[in-house]
Amino acid sequence: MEDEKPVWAPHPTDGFQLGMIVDIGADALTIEPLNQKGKTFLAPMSQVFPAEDDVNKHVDDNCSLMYLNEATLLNNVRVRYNKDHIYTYVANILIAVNPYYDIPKLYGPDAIKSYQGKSLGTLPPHVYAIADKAYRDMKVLKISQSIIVSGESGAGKTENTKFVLRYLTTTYGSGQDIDERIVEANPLLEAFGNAKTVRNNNSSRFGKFVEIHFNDKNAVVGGFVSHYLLEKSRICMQSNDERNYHIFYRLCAGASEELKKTLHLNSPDNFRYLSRGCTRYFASKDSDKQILQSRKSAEHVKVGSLKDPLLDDQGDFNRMCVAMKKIGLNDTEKLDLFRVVAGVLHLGNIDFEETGSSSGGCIMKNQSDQTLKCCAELLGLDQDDLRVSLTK
Ligand SMILES: Nc1ncnc2c1ncn2[C@@H]1O[C@H](COP(=O)(O)OP(=O)(O)OP(=O)(O)O)[C@@H](O)[C@H]1O
Repeated sequence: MEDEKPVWAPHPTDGFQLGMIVDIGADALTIEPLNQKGKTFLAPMSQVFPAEDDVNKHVDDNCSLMYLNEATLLNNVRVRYNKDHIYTYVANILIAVNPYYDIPKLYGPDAIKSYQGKSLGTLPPHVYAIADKAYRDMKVLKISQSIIVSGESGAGKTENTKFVLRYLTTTYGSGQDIDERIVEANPLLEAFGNAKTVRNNNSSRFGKFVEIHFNDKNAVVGGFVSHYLLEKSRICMQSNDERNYHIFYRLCAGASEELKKTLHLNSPDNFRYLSRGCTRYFASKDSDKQILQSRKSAEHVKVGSLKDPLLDDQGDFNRMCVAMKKIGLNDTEKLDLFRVVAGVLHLGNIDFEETGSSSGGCIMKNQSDQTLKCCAELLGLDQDDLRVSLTK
């Protein structure tokens, strides 16, 4: 660190703050913050870092900073974020900061076109540039490439993964319906594997490994999604502010009257697997009006819908049905899928009681007979077999 030059010193809430070194001790430095002249504090030597000459200047790649350390990296990312430059490189690693709003034109068709075939660093940092580099490396080296997306909940992993898929299928697709099927698999996966948590309205509760397959002409010809570690406990129990998987609410809000009757559906209040968490639907002002009162929970009626520009339970149900068709599910398969989902909801309403025998075990309460019958019918099982398997 040079004399008379500002440094980054630890700050309890901001991470780092700019200050001047006024004294050097054996293992600590006395720092005077630039914005609090006359006030000093001690900071361990290992946590004080040299600052760039101009802290308001930003660079596309953190490696271009004069001093690369934790504080200058964070400051560079922050300055960029404040100007809507949410992407920054550290060499060929991309840092993405979630803007939580749509940045105009950032992902549009023109942006997709502009990144095609461009080396990393030629254009501003972007998730499209990473996708294109992976594609070019695959083509040149003839070796499979991986893009690892990591970060805490709500960081933007799911959204950025979708941008990569859209980029690859749009730019290097075969023009056949396979491109659309790869992209359309996402709404379906999200319906069954994503849920509202306190940190993210559309939190993926499973890990996924998405493969995109290319032919010898380097065009997209297929895809495969492996999934891991779905949070199964969420099916039975959610905390107060969280919800079960989107599919349950979408079915309750969006099913046609006929389907609702077939699946014996009702408002989320009527299902134990939903009623102990947040029972409100995601809906805009308009779509909320289209959902019948009888399908809404008391909580929803009282405080209104949950709001998120990307989520709308009723509309998403219809979009999901379209996606199912596009990925090749016929009407019977679609209905079978919904029967299983509804069957799970009804399973949660069955009541058990202990037998009282010394060998333990339980029996089903008499009043659950109707629910058991409904479950068996929906799941395509024999009623007595189901009773035995649930109680033995
Ligand atoms: N690039 C972006 N532009 C605009 N909004 C975004 C962007 N990335 C994420 N978001 C918003 O942030 C929300 C959370 O992002 P996302 O679901 O991708 O997080 P995640 O890292 O996958 O979280 P989890 O680990 O909980 O699944 C999205 O639903 C969306 O509203």
